[in-house]
Amino acid sequence: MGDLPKIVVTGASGRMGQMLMKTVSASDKCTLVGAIERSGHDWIGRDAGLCMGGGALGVMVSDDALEAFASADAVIDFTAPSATVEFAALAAQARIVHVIGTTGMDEAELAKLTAAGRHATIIRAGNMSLGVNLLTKLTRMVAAALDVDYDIEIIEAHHNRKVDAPSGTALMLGEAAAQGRGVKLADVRDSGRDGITSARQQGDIGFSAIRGGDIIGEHDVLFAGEGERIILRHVASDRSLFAKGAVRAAIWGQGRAPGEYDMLDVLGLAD
Ligand SMILES: NC(=O)c1ccc[n+]([C@@H]2O[C@H](COP(=O)([O-])OP(=O)(O)OC[C@H]3O[C@@H](n4cnc5c(N)ncnc54)[C@H](O)[C@@H]3O)[C@@H](O)[C@H]2O)c1
Ligand SMILES: O=C(O)C1=N[C@H](C(=O)O)CCC1
Repeated sequence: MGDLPKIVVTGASGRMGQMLMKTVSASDKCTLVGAIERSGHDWIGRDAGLCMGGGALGVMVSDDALEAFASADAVIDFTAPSATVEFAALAAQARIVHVIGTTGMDEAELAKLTAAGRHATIIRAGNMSLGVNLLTKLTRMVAAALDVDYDIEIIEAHHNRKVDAPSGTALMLGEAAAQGRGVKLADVRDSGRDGITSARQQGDIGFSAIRGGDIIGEHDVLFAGEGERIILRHVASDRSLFAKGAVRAAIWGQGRAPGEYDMLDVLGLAD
């Protein structure tokens, strides 16, 4: 028990935070030592397990990330972009592994993560599931095999509380399709069509986002040609999928050199 990687979960009360705390607590390969929420949250100072409506876990929810990180080996962070940037600086200071599931980060925020990656081992992915990471490989392969007569469209659906679009997963799939085509996603990305948009530009990669109910996460990569369509699809039916991937990443990161990694590295699927 004493030698198991010690894990802190940020965003403890969130959909993913709760799933992560349950997954870490149930694992015999790591141990939960901290739970962080934003200042003023009503879970602060209370036992994380009791807050979730279960038995006590012996871990008090705190808003002092620096103190929690100081006695941990890894932090698993599914929160919000501004919070993740702050946690990255603190994780680098504490020299611990930072597993990042947060999506919706802009270029400036990503640059701050790169800076933190000089001192910390950062593992970041818009989707931590094995299935989606495999789908990125398939997407790249199909995009490379087909010419631009096949229009690529990425359609994603999520619950009605999601705040960012396109989803982190959709962007991963878009990057993979662009790589397959040998182009930069930024040059061909077409998202948020509305009104008189003019006809589709050949070679563009389109994004459409559906938001509703309790959809956990669904992604289609559509290759639409003349007379045929190819659809690659992933459907998540349980959030534990993402949590298990994140815990695997936190354990994989132990003893790794500082730098930025992704789930393909963790899963042994990187080129
Ligand atoms: N990479 C993946 O596999 C994956 C899977 C699911 C969700 N996500 C992403 O994870 C993020 C969280 O998703 P969610 O559905 O759990 O959202 P959520 O809104 O349920 O939870 C976010 C939590 O973060 C907390 N938080 C915000 N700022 C904070 C701060 N400064 N300090 C501490 N806690 C803070 C909030 O209070 C909240 O409890 C989103 O960006 C989502 O897209 C990624
Ligand atoms: O619920 C969410 O939010 C999810 N976010 C990730 C994304 O943006 O792709 C992964 C799926 C669930």
